[in-house]
Amino acid sequence: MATLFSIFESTPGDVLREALKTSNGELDQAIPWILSHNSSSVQDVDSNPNTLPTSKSTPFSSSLSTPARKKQKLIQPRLSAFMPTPSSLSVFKPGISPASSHQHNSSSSTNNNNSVDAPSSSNETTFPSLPSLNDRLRWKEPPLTFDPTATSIDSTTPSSSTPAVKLKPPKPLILYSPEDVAKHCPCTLIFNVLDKDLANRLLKSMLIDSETWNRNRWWLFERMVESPHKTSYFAERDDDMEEVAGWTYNGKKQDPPRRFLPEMEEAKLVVRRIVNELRKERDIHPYEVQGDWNCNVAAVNHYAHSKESVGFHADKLTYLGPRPTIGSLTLGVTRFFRIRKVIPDATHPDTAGQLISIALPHNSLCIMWPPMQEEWKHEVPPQPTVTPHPISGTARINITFRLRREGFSPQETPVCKCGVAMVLRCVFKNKANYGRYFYMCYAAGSKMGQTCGQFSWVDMEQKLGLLSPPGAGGSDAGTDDQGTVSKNVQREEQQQEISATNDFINTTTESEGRSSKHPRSPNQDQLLEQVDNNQESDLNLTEELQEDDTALLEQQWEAIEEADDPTSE
Ligand SMILES: O=C(O)CCC(=O)C(=O)O
Ligand SMILES: [Fe+2]
Repeated sequence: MATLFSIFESTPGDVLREALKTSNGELDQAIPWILSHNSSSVQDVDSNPNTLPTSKSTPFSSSLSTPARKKQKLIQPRLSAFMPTPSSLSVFKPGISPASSHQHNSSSSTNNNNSVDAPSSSNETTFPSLPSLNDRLRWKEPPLTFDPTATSIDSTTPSSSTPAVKLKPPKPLILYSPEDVAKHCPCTLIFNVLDKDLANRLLKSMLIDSETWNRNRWWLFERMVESPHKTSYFAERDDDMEEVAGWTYNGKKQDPPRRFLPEMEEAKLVVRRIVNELRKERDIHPYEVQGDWNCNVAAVNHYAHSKESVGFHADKLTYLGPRPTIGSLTLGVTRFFRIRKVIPDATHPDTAGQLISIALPHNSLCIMWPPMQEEWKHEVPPQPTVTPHPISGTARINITFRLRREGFSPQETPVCKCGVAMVLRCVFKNKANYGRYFYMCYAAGSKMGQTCGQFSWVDMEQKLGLLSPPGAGGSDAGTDDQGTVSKNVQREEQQQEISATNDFINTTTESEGRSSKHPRSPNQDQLLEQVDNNQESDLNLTEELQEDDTALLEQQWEAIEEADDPTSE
Protein backbone atom coordinates (compact mmCIF):
# COMPACT_ATOMS: atom_id res chain seq x y z
CA MET A 1 0.00 0.00 0.00
CA ALA A 2 0.74 3.56 -0.07
CA THR A 3 3.78 5.26 1.00
CA LEU A 4 3.37 8.94 0.61
CA PHE A 5 6.36 9.09 2.88
CA SER A 6 8.59 7.60 0.24
CA ILE A 7 7.27 10.00 -2.36
CA PHE A 8 7.46 12.88 0.04
CA GLU A 9 10.88 11.98 1.31
CA SER A 10 12.39 11.46 -2.09
CA THR A 11 10.91 14.62 -3.57
CA PRO A 12 12.99 17.76 -3.33
CA GLY A 13 11.40 20.60 -1.39
CA ASP A 14 11.13 22.84 -4.45
CA VAL A 15 9.28 20.14 -6.41
CA LEU A 16 6.98 19.57 -3.47
CA ARG A 17 6.19 23.23 -3.19
CA GLU A 18 5.71 23.54 -6.92
CA ALA A 19 3.32 20.59 -6.81
CA LEU A 20 1.30 22.10 -4.00
CA LYS A 21 1.20 25.41 -5.77
CA THR A 22 0.28 23.97 -9.17
CA SER A 23 -2.45 21.80 -7.74
CA ASN A 24 -3.77 24.55 -5.50
CA GLY A 25 -3.25 22.27 -2.57
CA GLU A 26 -5.24 19.41 -4.04
CA LEU A 27 -3.37 16.42 -2.82
CA ASP A 28 -4.82 13.99 -5.31
CA GLN A 29 -3.57 16.21 -8.11
CA ALA A 30 -0.33 17.12 -6.45
CA ILE A 31 0.85 13.56 -6.00
CA PRO A 32 0.51 12.43 -9.63
CA TRP A 33 2.22 15.68 -10.56
CA ILE A 34 5.08 14.83 -8.23
CA LEU A 35 5.22 11.28 -9.53
CA SER A 36 5.32 12.33 -13.14
CA HIS A 37 7.91 14.94 -12.30
CA ASN A 38 9.90 12.31 -10.47
CA SER A 39 9.81 9.86 -13.34
CA SER A 40 13.06 11.19 -14.75
CA SER A 41 14.80 10.61 -11.46
CA VAL A 42 13.11 7.21 -11.30
CA GLN A 43 14.79 6.40 -14.58
CA ASP A 44 18.08 7.57 -13.16
CA VAL A 45 17.66 5.25 -10.24
CA ASP A 46 16.76 2.35 -12.50
CA SER A 47 19.69 2.85 -14.76
CA ASN A 48 22.15 3.10 -11.94
CA PRO A 49 23.82 -0.30 -11.57
CA ASN A 50 24.47 0.42 -7.91
CA THR A 51 20.86 0.84 -6.94
CA LEU A 52 18.81 -1.89 -5.42
CA PRO A 53 16.84 -4.38 -7.48
CA THR A 54 13.05 -4.13 -7.37
CA SER A 55 10.70 -7.07 -7.19
CA LYS A 56 9.69 -8.50 -10.55
CA SER A 57 6.30 -9.39 -9.19
CA THR A 58 5.33 -5.96 -7.90
CA PRO A 59 3.46 -3.41 -9.94
CA PHE A 60 6.47 -1.17 -9.56
CA SER A 61 8.67 -3.45 -11.57
CA SER A 62 11.74 -1.78 -12.93
CA SER A 63 11.19 -3.81 -16.09
CA LEU A 64 8.47 -1.33 -17.05
CA SER A 65 9.57 1.44 -19.32
CA THR A 66 9.12 4.91 -17.86
CA PRO A 67 6.10 5.80 -20.05
CA ALA A 68 4.50 2.48 -19.22
CA ARG A 69 5.11 3.06 -15.55
CA LYS A 70 3.75 6.56 -15.82
CA LYS A 71 0.62 5.25 -17.48
CA GLN A 72 0.29 2.62 -14.84
CA LYS A 73 0.50 5.28 -12.14
CA LEU A 74 -2.16 7.33 -13.82
CA ILE A 75 -4.66 4.50 -13.87
CA GLN A 76 -4.23 3.72 -10.19
CA PRO A 77 -7.15 4.77 -7.99
CA ARG A 78 -6.47 8.10 -6.37
CA LEU A 79 -4.99 6.90 -3.10
CA SER A 80 -2.96 4.27 -4.88
CA ALA A 81 -1.01 7.14 -6.28
CA PHE A 82 0.96 6.97 -3.06
CA MET A 83 2.58 3.72 -3.96
CA PRO A 84 6.28 3.27 -3.54
CA THR A 85 8.42 4.14 -6.48
CA PRO A 86 11.93 2.93 -7.03
CA SER A 87 13.05 6.37 -5.98
CA SER A 88 11.73 5.55 -2.53
CA LEU A 89 14.75 3.33 -2.20
CA SER A 90 16.52 6.37 -0.94
CA VAL A 91 14.79 5.83 2.38
CA PHE A 92 17.02 2.85 2.90
CA LYS A 93 20.21 4.77 2.98
CA PRO A 94 22.11 3.33 5.91
CA GLY A 95 22.09 5.42 9.05
CA ILE A 96 25.08 6.01 11.20
CA SER A 97 26.06 2.40 11.46
CA PRO A 98 26.44 1.02 14.94
CA ALA A 99 29.89 -0.22 14.18
CA SER A 100 31.12 3.20 13.24
CA SER A 101 29.03 5.24 15.60
CA HIS A 102 29.57 3.71 18.97
CA GLN A 103 32.67 3.13 20.90
CA HIS A 104 33.80 0.23 22.94
CA ASN A 105 34.02 0.85 26.59
CA SER A 106 36.94 -1.41 27.07
CA SER A 107 37.71 -0.18 30.55
CA SER A 108 34.43 -1.53 31.77
CA SER A 109 34.98 -5.00 30.44
CA THR A 110 37.31 -6.14 33.14
CA ASN A 111 34.50 -7.14 35.46
CA ASN A 112 33.06 -9.61 33.11
CA ASN A 113 33.72 -13.25 33.85
CA ASN A 114 31.07 -14.76 31.65
CA SER A 115 32.01 -13.23 28.38
CA VAL A 116 31.68 -15.45 25.37
CA ASP A 117 34.84 -14.83 23.46
CA ALA A 118 33.63 -15.11 19.99
CA PRO A 119 35.86 -16.38 17.26
CA SER A 120 36.14 -13.49 14.90
CA SER A 121 35.22 -14.19 11.32
CA SER A 122 35.17 -10.71 9.96
CA ASN A 123 36.53 -11.64 6.53
CA GLU A 124 35.51 -9.12 3.91
CA THR A 125 32.63 -10.86 2.18
CA THR A 126 30.50 -9.73 -0.71
CA PHE A 127 27.00 -9.45 0.62
CA PRO A 128 24.13 -10.92 -1.35
CA SER A 129 21.90 -8.54 -3.24
CA LEU A 130 19.12 -6.95 -1.21
CA PRO A 131 15.65 -8.43 -1.10
CA SER A 132 13.05 -6.69 -3.20
CA LEU A 133 11.61 -3.40 -2.06
CA ASN A 134 8.33 -5.05 -1.27
CA ASP A 135 9.98 -7.71 0.82
CA ARG A 136 11.93 -5.18 2.75
CA LEU A 137 8.92 -3.00 3.39
CA ARG A 138 6.97 -5.95 4.69
CA TRP A 139 9.73 -7.31 6.85
CA LYS A 140 9.76 -10.76 5.47
CA GLU A 141 12.82 -12.65 6.56
CA PRO A 142 15.34 -12.22 3.79
CA PRO A 143 16.40 -15.50 2.15
CA LEU A 144 19.19 -17.12 4.07
CA THR A 145 22.36 -17.38 2.12
CA PHE A 146 24.68 -18.55 4.84
CA ASP A 147 25.01 -21.41 7.21
CA PRO A 148 22.67 -20.65 10.10
CA THR A 149 23.93 -23.53 12.15
CA ALA A 150 27.30 -21.89 12.52
CA THR A 151 27.88 -21.37 16.22
CA SER A 152 30.19 -18.46 15.70
CA ILE A 153 29.03 -15.30 17.39
CA ASP A 154 29.60 -13.69 14.02
CA SER A 155 27.08 -15.95 12.37
CA THR A 156 25.42 -12.87 10.90
CA THR A 157 28.21 -12.71 8.35
CA PRO A 158 27.02 -14.57 5.28
CA SER A 159 29.16 -16.87 3.27
CA SER A 160 28.93 -16.16 -0.43
CA SER A 161 29.63 -19.80 -1.32
CA THR A 162 26.53 -21.25 0.43
CA PRO A 163 23.56 -21.57 -1.91
CA ALA A 164 20.35 -19.70 -1.05
CA VAL A 165 18.13 -22.43 0.36
CA LYS A 166 15.42 -22.32 2.99
CA LEU A 167 17.06 -23.12 6.27
CA LYS A 168 16.27 -22.66 9.93
CA PRO A 169 16.74 -19.10 11.12
CA PRO A 170 20.04 -18.33 12.78
CA LYS A 171 20.34 -18.88 16.50
CA PRO A 172 20.04 -15.78 18.65
CA LEU A 173 23.32 -14.27 19.64
CA ILE A 174 23.81 -14.23 23.38
CA LEU A 175 26.13 -11.50 24.50
CA TYR A 176 27.66 -11.17 27.93
CA SER A 177 30.60 -8.85 27.47
CA PRO A 178 30.73 -5.09 26.79
CA GLU A 179 33.04 -5.77 23.83
CA ASP A 180 30.53 -8.08 22.16
CA VAL A 181 27.67 -5.71 22.87
CA ALA A 182 29.56 -2.80 21.33
CA LYS A 183 30.35 -4.93 18.31
CA HIS A 184 26.82 -6.03 17.54
CA CYS A 185 24.47 -3.19 18.39
CA PRO A 186 24.39 0.53 19.20
CA CYS A 187 24.61 -0.05 22.94
CA THR A 188 27.29 0.28 25.57
CA LEU A 189 27.19 -2.10 28.51
CA ILE A 190 28.91 -1.07 31.72
CA PHE A 191 29.20 -3.32 34.77
CA ASN A 192 29.27 -2.14 38.39
CA VAL A 193 28.33 1.31 37.27
CA LEU A 194 27.32 2.65 40.67
CA ASP A 195 29.15 2.46 43.91
CA LYS A 196 28.09 -0.87 45.46
CA ASP A 197 26.47 0.77 48.45
CA LEU A 198 24.48 3.20 46.29
CA ALA A 199 23.30 0.38 44.03
CA ASN A 200 22.00 -1.59 47.00
CA ARG A 201 20.35 1.44 48.62
CA LEU A 202 18.71 2.37 45.34
CA LEU A 203 17.47 -1.18 44.82
CA LYS A 204 15.96 -1.26 48.32
CA SER A 205 14.18 2.07 47.97
CA MET A 206 12.88 1.21 44.50
CA LEU A 207 11.56 -2.13 45.77
CA ILE A 208 9.61 -0.32 48.50
CA ASP A 209 8.42 2.34 46.08
CA SER A 210 7.38 -0.25 43.49
CA GLU A 211 4.54 -1.35 45.75
CA THR A 212 2.72 1.76 44.51
CA TRP A 213 3.53 1.26 40.82
CA ASN A 214 0.87 0.07 38.39
CA ARG A 215 0.46 -2.30 35.55
CA ASN A 216 -0.49 -0.69 32.28
CA ARG A 217 -3.92 -1.77 31.15
CA TRP A 218 -5.65 -1.79 27.80
CA TRP A 219 -8.57 -3.42 26.07
CA LEU A 220 -7.90 -6.29 23.74
CA PHE A 221 -10.82 -8.01 22.02
CA GLU A 222 -13.28 -6.85 24.66
CA ARG A 223 -11.03 -8.06 27.43
CA MET A 224 -9.01 -5.94 29.81
CA VAL A 225 -5.39 -7.03 29.71
CA GLU A 226 -2.55 -5.94 31.95
CA SER A 227 1.10 -5.48 31.20
CA PRO A 228 3.15 -8.31 32.67
CA HIS A 229 5.23 -5.94 34.79
CA LYS A 230 4.72 -2.82 36.91
CA THR A 231 5.71 0.62 35.77
CA SER A 232 6.00 4.20 37.00
CA TYR A 233 7.35 7.58 35.86
CA PHE A 234 9.57 10.10 37.58
CA ALA A 235 10.43 13.63 36.49
CA GLU A 236 13.01 16.08 37.69
CA ARG A 237 11.46 19.47 37.03
CA ASP A 238 8.08 21.10 37.34
CA ASP A 239 7.49 21.61 33.65
CA ASP A 240 8.49 18.03 32.97
CA MET A 241 6.05 17.01 35.67
CA GLU A 242 3.28 18.94 34.00
CA GLU A 243 4.17 17.67 30.60
CA VAL A 244 4.54 14.12 31.69
CA ALA A 245 1.35 14.31 33.73
CA GLY A 246 -0.44 14.71 30.42
CA TRP A 247 1.03 11.52 29.03
CA THR A 248 -1.38 8.92 28.04
CA TYR A 249 -0.82 5.27 27.54
CA ASN A 250 -3.07 3.74 24.93
CA GLY A 251 -5.35 6.70 25.07
CA LYS A 252 -5.67 6.56 28.86
CA LYS A 253 -4.28 9.10 31.24
CA GLN A 254 -1.46 7.84 33.40
CA ASP A 255 -0.73 8.67 37.02
CA PRO A 256 1.28 11.88 37.19
CA PRO A 257 4.99 11.25 37.56
CA ARG A 258 6.75 11.89 40.83
CA ARG A 259 10.03 13.50 41.76
CA PHE A 260 13.19 11.43 41.57
CA LEU A 261 13.88 9.65 44.85
CA PRO A 262 17.12 10.83 46.57
CA GLU A 263 18.99 7.68 45.51
CA MET A 264 17.76 8.16 41.95
CA GLU A 265 19.22 11.66 41.99
CA GLU A 266 22.59 10.23 43.04
CA ALA A 267 22.47 7.56 40.35
CA LYS A 268 21.38 10.10 37.75
CA LEU A 269 24.56 12.11 38.31
CA VAL A 270 26.69 9.04 37.67
CA VAL A 271 24.76 8.04 34.55
CA ARG A 272 24.83 11.57 33.20
CA ARG A 273 28.59 11.88 33.68
CA ILE A 274 29.29 8.58 31.94
CA VAL A 275 26.97 9.27 29.01
CA ASN A 276 28.44 12.71 28.45
CA GLU A 277 32.00 11.35 28.64
CA LEU A 278 31.18 8.73 26.02
CA ARG A 279 29.35 11.23 23.84
CA LYS A 280 32.57 13.18 23.47
CA GLU A 281 33.97 10.29 21.46
CA ARG A 282 30.89 9.81 19.33
CA ASP A 283 29.60 11.41 16.18
CA ILE A 284 26.59 13.46 17.17
CA HIS A 285 23.89 13.46 14.53
CA PRO A 286 22.47 16.91 13.76
CA TYR A 287 19.00 15.80 14.87
CA GLU A 288 20.30 14.56 18.24
CA VAL A 289 20.36 16.78 21.28
CA GLN A 290 23.40 18.99 20.96
CA GLY A 291 25.65 19.82 23.88
CA ASP A 292 25.31 17.90 27.10
CA TRP A 293 22.84 15.09 27.57
CA ASN A 294 20.74 15.16 30.70
CA CYS A 295 18.30 12.75 32.30
CA ASN A 296 15.30 14.72 33.44
CA VAL A 297 12.74 11.92 33.36
CA ALA A 298 12.84 8.23 34.16
CA ALA A 299 10.51 5.38 33.30
CA VAL A 300 10.92 2.56 35.81
CA ASN A 301 9.91 -1.08 35.67
CA HIS A 302 9.49 -3.85 38.21
CA TYR A 303 9.58 -7.48 37.11
CA ALA A 304 8.52 -9.58 40.07
CA HIS A 305 9.78 -12.91 38.77
CA SER A 306 11.15 -14.70 35.73
CA LYS A 307 7.82 -14.77 33.90
CA GLU A 308 7.27 -11.03 34.08
CA SER A 309 8.30 -9.27 30.91
CA VAL A 310 7.89 -6.44 28.44
CA GLY A 311 7.22 -7.15 24.77
CA PHE A 312 9.13 -5.91 21.76
CA HIS A 313 8.84 -2.16 21.35
CA ALA A 314 10.81 0.99 20.72
CA ASP A 315 10.47 3.80 23.22
CA LYS A 316 8.02 6.51 22.27
CA LEU A 317 9.91 9.30 20.61
CA THR A 318 7.28 12.01 20.65
CA TYR A 319 8.71 13.49 23.83
CA LEU A 320 12.27 12.20 23.46
CA GLY A 321 12.76 13.64 19.99
CA PRO A 322 14.93 12.30 17.22
CA ARG A 323 17.77 9.92 17.97
CA PRO A 324 17.57 9.83 21.74
CA THR A 325 20.06 8.33 24.14
CA ILE A 326 18.65 6.25 27.02
CA GLY A 327 20.57 4.98 30.02
CA SER A 328 18.98 1.77 31.30
CA LEU A 329 20.05 0.71 34.78
CA THR A 330 19.43 -2.82 36.04
CA LEU A 331 19.11 -3.66 39.74
CA GLY A 332 18.37 -7.06 41.27
CA VAL A 333 18.29 -10.29 39.27
CA THR A 334 20.01 -10.69 35.94
CA ARG A 335 17.61 -10.73 33.02
CA PHE A 336 18.10 -10.99 29.30
CA PHE A 337 17.47 -7.86 27.31
CA ARG A 338 16.59 -8.95 23.79
CA ILE A 339 16.94 -6.74 20.77
CA ARG A 340 16.52 -7.02 17.03
CA LYS A 341 17.15 -4.62 14.23
CA VAL A 342 14.02 -3.82 12.32
CA ILE A 343 15.44 -1.52 9.67
CA PRO A 344 17.74 -3.49 7.44
CA ASP A 345 21.12 -2.05 6.86
CA ALA A 346 21.63 -1.57 3.12
CA THR A 347 25.01 -3.22 3.25
CA HIS A 348 24.00 -5.99 5.70
CA PRO A 349 20.36 -6.74 4.84
CA ASP A 350 20.39 -10.11 6.53
CA THR A 351 21.19 -8.64 9.92
CA ALA A 352 17.61 -7.38 10.22
CA GLY A 353 15.57 -9.66 12.44
CA GLN A 354 18.59 -11.30 14.06
CA LEU A 355 17.79 -11.76 17.73
CA ILE A 356 20.45 -10.62 20.15
CA SER A 357 20.18 -11.29 23.87
CA ILE A 358 22.24 -9.25 26.28
CA ALA A 359 22.55 -10.40 29.89
CA LEU A 360 22.01 -7.46 32.22
CA PRO A 361 23.25 -8.16 35.77
CA HIS A 362 22.67 -6.16 38.96
CA ASN A 363 24.23 -2.68 38.84
CA SER A 364 24.80 -2.69 35.09
CA LEU A 365 24.08 0.21 32.79
CA CYS A 366 23.04 -0.43 29.21
CA ILE A 367 23.24 2.79 27.23
CA MET A 368 21.06 2.69 24.13
CA TRP A 369 22.58 5.06 21.61
CA PRO A 370 20.95 6.37 18.48
CA PRO A 371 19.64 4.95 16.22
CA MET A 372 18.55 2.23 18.65
CA GLN A 373 15.00 3.56 19.03
CA GLU A 374 14.52 4.30 15.36
CA GLU A 375 16.02 1.16 13.93
CA TRP A 376 15.79 -1.53 16.61
CA LYS A 377 13.20 -2.93 18.96
CA HIS A 378 13.84 -4.27 22.43
CA GLU A 379 12.14 -6.49 24.98
CA VAL A 380 12.67 -8.30 28.25
CA PRO A 381 11.25 -11.74 27.51
CA PRO A 382 9.96 -14.19 30.12
CA GLN A 383 12.59 -16.71 31.19
CA PRO A 384 12.28 -20.25 32.57
CA THR A 385 14.19 -19.29 35.72
CA VAL A 386 16.29 -16.58 37.31
CA THR A 387 19.08 -16.78 39.87
CA PRO A 388 17.74 -15.06 43.00
CA HIS A 389 19.42 -11.86 44.13
CA PRO A 390 20.28 -11.46 47.84
CA ILE A 391 18.27 -8.23 48.14
CA SER A 392 15.47 -8.53 45.59
CA GLY A 393 14.88 -12.29 45.45
CA THR A 394 13.45 -12.99 41.99
CA ALA A 395 12.69 -9.35 41.22
CA ARG A 396 14.43 -7.02 38.82
CA ILE A 397 14.18 -3.23 38.87
CA ASN A 398 14.95 -1.27 35.76
CA ILE A 399 15.39 2.50 35.61
CA THR A 400 15.54 4.09 32.17
CA PHE A 401 17.06 7.55 32.46
CA ARG A 402 15.86 9.70 29.59
CA LEU A 403 16.02 13.26 28.35
CA ARG A 404 12.64 14.81 27.66
CA ARG A 405 13.70 17.25 25.03
CA GLU A 406 12.47 20.82 25.06
CA GLY A 407 9.75 21.37 22.51
CA PHE A 408 8.85 17.72 22.09
CA SER A 409 5.60 16.24 23.28
CA PRO A 410 2.95 13.97 21.81
CA GLN A 411 0.98 17.11 20.97
CA GLU A 412 3.82 18.71 19.08
CA THR A 413 5.41 15.79 17.34
CA PRO A 414 2.92 13.89 15.26
CA VAL A 415 3.69 10.26 14.73
CA CYS A 416 2.67 9.52 11.24
CA LYS A 417 0.87 6.27 10.62
CA CYS A 418 0.82 6.94 6.93
CA GLY A 419 2.28 9.85 5.04
CA VAL A 420 -1.06 10.82 3.57
CA ALA A 421 -2.65 11.37 6.94
CA MET A 422 0.34 13.38 8.04
CA VAL A 423 0.23 15.76 5.12
CA LEU A 424 -3.53 16.21 5.18
CA ARG A 425 -3.60 16.71 8.87
CA CYS A 426 -0.64 18.96 9.29
CA VAL A 427 -0.50 20.98 6.13
CA PHE A 428 -4.02 21.13 4.76
CA LYS A 429 -6.21 20.54 7.75
CA ASN A 430 -5.37 23.37 10.08
CA LYS A 431 -3.40 21.09 12.35
CA ALA A 432 -0.13 22.88 12.06
CA ASN A 433 0.54 23.38 15.74
CA TYR A 434 3.54 21.19 15.51
CA GLY A 435 7.24 21.42 16.00
CA ARG A 436 9.88 21.16 13.41
CA TYR A 437 10.33 17.41 13.21
CA PHE A 438 7.82 14.89 11.97
CA TYR A 439 8.18 11.24 12.69
CA MET A 440 6.99 9.57 9.55
CA CYS A 441 6.44 5.95 8.76
CA TYR A 442 7.04 4.23 5.50
CA ALA A 443 3.39 3.16 5.45
CA ALA A 444 3.84 -0.24 3.91
CA GLY A 445 0.72 -1.58 5.61
CA SER A 446 -2.00 -2.85 3.35
CA LYS A 447 -4.55 -0.42 4.76
CA MET A 448 -4.41 3.33 4.72
CA GLY A 449 -3.34 4.57 8.09
CA GLN A 450 -1.61 1.38 9.11
CA THR A 451 1.88 1.84 10.28
CA CYS A 452 4.54 -0.50 9.04
CA GLY A 453 6.49 0.16 12.22
CA GLN A 454 9.38 1.70 10.37
CA PHE A 455 9.93 5.36 11.00
CA SER A 456 12.20 8.09 9.95
CA TRP A 457 12.48 11.70 11.05
CA VAL A 458 11.79 14.43 8.57
CA ASP A 459 12.85 17.97 9.18
CA MET A 460 9.81 19.87 7.92
CA GLU A 461 11.58 23.18 7.90
CA GLN A 462 14.16 21.79 5.62
CA LYS A 463 11.68 19.87 3.52
CA LEU A 464 9.46 22.83 2.85
CA GLY A 465 12.37 25.20 2.50
CA LEU A 466 11.52 27.13 5.62
CA LEU A 467 14.97 27.34 7.05
CA SER A 468 16.28 30.65 8.28
CA PRO A 469 19.16 32.21 6.41
CA PRO A 470 22.54 31.29 7.89
CA GLY A 471 23.17 33.22 11.05
CA ALA A 472 19.54 34.20 11.52
CA GLY A 473 19.14 31.60 14.28
CA GLY A 474 16.21 29.33 14.83
CA SER A 475 17.33 26.44 12.70
CA ASP A 476 20.15 23.99 12.54
CA ALA A 477 21.82 23.44 9.23
CA GLY A 478 19.66 21.05 7.31
CA THR A 479 20.43 17.45 6.71
CA ASP A 480 18.37 14.50 5.80
CA ASP A 481 17.67 11.87 8.42
CA GLN A 482 21.01 10.32 7.76
CA GLY A 483 22.83 13.62 8.23
CA THR A 484 24.64 13.24 4.97
CA VAL A 485 24.06 16.58 3.29
CA SER A 486 26.92 19.00 3.59
CA LYS A 487 26.12 22.18 5.45
CA ASN A 488 27.37 24.48 2.70
CA VAL A 489 25.37 22.84 -0.05
CA GLN A 490 22.41 22.84 2.26
CA ARG A 491 22.75 26.53 2.99
CA GLU A 492 22.80 27.43 -0.68
CA GLU A 493 19.67 25.38 -1.18
CA GLN A 494 18.10 27.06 1.81
CA GLN A 495 18.64 30.48 0.31
CA GLN A 496 17.01 29.45 -2.93
CA GLU A 497 14.18 27.73 -1.14
CA ILE A 498 13.45 30.70 1.05
CA SER A 499 12.80 32.97 -1.91
CA ALA A 500 10.66 30.29 -3.54
CA THR A 501 8.77 29.89 -0.30
CA ASN A 502 8.09 33.58 -0.13
CA ASP A 503 6.28 33.29 -3.46
CA PHE A 504 4.18 30.52 -2.08
CA ILE A 505 3.32 32.15 1.20
CA ASN A 506 1.75 35.56 0.96
CA THR A 507 0.57 36.21 4.47
CA THR A 508 2.74 38.03 6.98
CA THR A 509 0.55 38.08 10.06
CA GLU A 510 2.40 37.57 13.37
CA SER A 511 1.56 34.28 14.99
CA GLU A 512 0.50 34.23 18.60
CA GLY A 513 -0.29 31.77 21.28
CA ARG A 514 1.14 28.75 19.55
CA SER A 515 1.85 25.91 21.89
CA SER A 516 5.00 24.73 20.20
CA LYS A 517 8.20 25.62 22.01
CA HIS A 518 10.31 25.00 18.92
CA PRO A 519 12.18 27.95 17.59
CA ARG A 520 10.80 28.59 14.14
CA SER A 521 12.04 30.60 11.26
CA PRO A 522 9.84 33.57 10.36
CA ASN A 523 8.84 31.85 7.13
CA GLN A 524 7.61 28.79 8.92
CA ASP A 525 5.49 30.94 11.16
CA GLN A 526 4.03 32.52 8.09
CA LEU A 527 3.02 29.20 6.67
CA LEU A 528 1.63 28.04 9.96
CA GLU A 529 -0.25 31.28 10.35
CA GLN A 530 -1.78 30.83 6.97
CA VAL A 531 -3.00 27.42 7.96
CA ASP A 532 -4.08 28.62 11.39
CA ASN A 533 -6.12 31.37 9.83
CA ASN A 534 -8.32 28.70 8.40
CA GLN A 535 -7.37 29.48 4.90
CA GLU A 536 -8.23 26.05 3.74
CA SER A 537 -10.24 27.57 0.94
CA ASP A 538 -7.08 29.25 -0.30
CA LEU A 539 -5.48 25.87 -0.30
CA ASN A 540 -8.51 24.79 -2.26
CA LEU A 541 -9.15 21.35 -0.90
CA THR A 542 -11.90 19.86 -3.01
CA GLU A 543 -15.21 18.99 -1.38
CA GLU A 544 -14.70 15.50 -2.58
CA LEU A 545 -11.34 15.19 -0.90
CA GLN A 546 -12.63 16.57 2.37
CA GLU A 547 -15.68 14.36 2.47
CA ASP A 548 -14.09 11.29 1.18
CA ASP A 549 -10.42 10.70 1.86
CA THR A 550 -9.97 13.27 4.57
CA ALA A 551 -12.88 12.02 6.63
CA LEU A 552 -11.66 8.48 6.23
CA LEU A 553 -8.15 9.39 7.18
CA GLU A 554 -9.29 11.40 10.16
CA GLN A 555 -11.33 8.45 11.33
CA GLN A 556 -8.44 6.11 10.88
CA TRP A 557 -6.14 8.53 12.61
CA GLU A 558 -8.39 8.62 15.67
CA ALA A 559 -8.66 4.84 15.65
CA ILE A 560 -4.92 4.49 15.43
CA GLU A 561 -4.33 6.92 18.25
CA GLU A 562 -6.77 4.94 20.39
CA ALA A 563 -5.36 1.56 19.60
CA ASP A 564 -1.67 2.24 19.76
CA ASP A 565 0.79 -0.54 20.23
CA PRO A 566 0.12 -1.78 23.75
CA THR A 567 3.69 -2.76 24.38
CA SER A 568 5.02 0.63 23.45
CA GLU A 569 6.51 2.64 26.30
O1 LIG B 1 13.51 -3.48 31.65
C1 LIG B 1 14.22 -3.16 30.70
O2 LIG B 1 15.41 -3.43 30.64
C2 LIG B 1 13.60 -2.47 29.52
C3 LIG B 1 12.54 -1.52 29.88
C4 LIG B 1 12.06 -0.75 28.73
O3 LIG B 1 12.26 -1.12 27.61
C5 LIG B 1 11.32 0.50 28.90
O4 LIG B 1 11.05 0.91 30.02
O5 LIG B 1 10.98 1.12 27.89
FE1 LIG C 1 11.81 0.43 26.20
